[in-house]
Amino acid sequence: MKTNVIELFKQKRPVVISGPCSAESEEQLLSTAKELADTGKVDILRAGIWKPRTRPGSFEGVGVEALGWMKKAKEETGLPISAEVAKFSHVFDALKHDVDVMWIGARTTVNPFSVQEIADALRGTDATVFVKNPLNPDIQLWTGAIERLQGAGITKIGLIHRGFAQHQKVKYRNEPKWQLAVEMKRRFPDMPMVCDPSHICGNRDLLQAVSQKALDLNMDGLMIESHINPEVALSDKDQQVTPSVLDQLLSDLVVRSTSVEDASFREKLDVLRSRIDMIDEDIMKLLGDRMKTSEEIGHVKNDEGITILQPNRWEEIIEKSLVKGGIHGLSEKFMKAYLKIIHQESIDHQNIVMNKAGNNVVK
Ligand SMILES: C=C(O[C@@H]1C=C(C(=O)O)C=C[C@H]1O)C(=O)O
Repeated sequence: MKTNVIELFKQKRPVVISGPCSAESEEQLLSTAKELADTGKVDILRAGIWKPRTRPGSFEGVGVEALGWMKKAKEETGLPISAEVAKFSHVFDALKHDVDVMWIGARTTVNPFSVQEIADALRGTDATVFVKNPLNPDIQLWTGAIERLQGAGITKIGLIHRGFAQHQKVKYRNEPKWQLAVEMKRRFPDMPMVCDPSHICGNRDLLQAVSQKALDLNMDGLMIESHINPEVALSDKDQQVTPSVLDQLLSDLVVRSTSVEDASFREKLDVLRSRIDMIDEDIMKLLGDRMKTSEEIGHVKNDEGITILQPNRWEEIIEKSLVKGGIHGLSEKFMKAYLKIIHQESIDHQNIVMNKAGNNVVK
């Protein structure tokens, strides 16, 4: 028997998916599953069956035998089960063991050949498949994976934001890109979006804050790794928590309503939103004026045979704008991104001026 997990997402927020990073033994999996079920807060059991590891030689999962343990855990706890699939034979085994949700991992989503192989293996089934973001922040690649599944007739599809690989670990193991996740949700509004704080954080201490942020950004579910004894876990031990720690984490989350229907709240919101609309108008007008002024500078430069790009002037603008932005409560990260895009637009406008005048242009 399979649970319609997509329906579950329509009834509850957040849907909680939890279980060990890897199924290591029958005893480890069943005891973790039972404690998770006893919390009454977990909806779906997860476990890694085949583990795609960065380097060979580390624990690569038990393989198909662990699917038998998962099936047993499902019978004993009543929890639907989920597992990662990365190739044709995984899909075949998962279907055979009544896995309720399969997910495609970040390392697989990056490879259209692998995704297509999985989609072909699923053709003609009513499987539920969640797709993790690819390792690199490429929304087209993530979208392409969804399209391949849809092309194979799969209709029960969900998304998982697990963060993005980076050259240097700063705070997170995998940098969250919330805007990208929000954009993906906009593209596929009917698909549940799950956040995977465990892979974003790589460290259990950050899980609470990231889970809360995910809920505040309207994510529909959380996938959090748990282990009966994380200290002896064979993979990713720093990011796993015991079922009782998970229970506490979930109790401490504030689940805010997404509804804006209450009349007095609606009124307050409308007033503030109309103020935002007016400010946006002003900003656009000012930006338009700025670009027109830049075009005038373009004409002057063209007449004098001067290059568009003026690094010294631009450095001066960055320096003073970062200070002024700070005074107005704007972060350095925002100011840098904003200035970069303004500069590019300004250069584009001057390029057009120079193009029309028939002189050299910069890209
Ligand atoms: C507008 C100019 O051209 C470029 C665009 C700038 C801007 O938009 O502020 C600044 C320096 C130049 O790279 C300029 O030279 O002042």
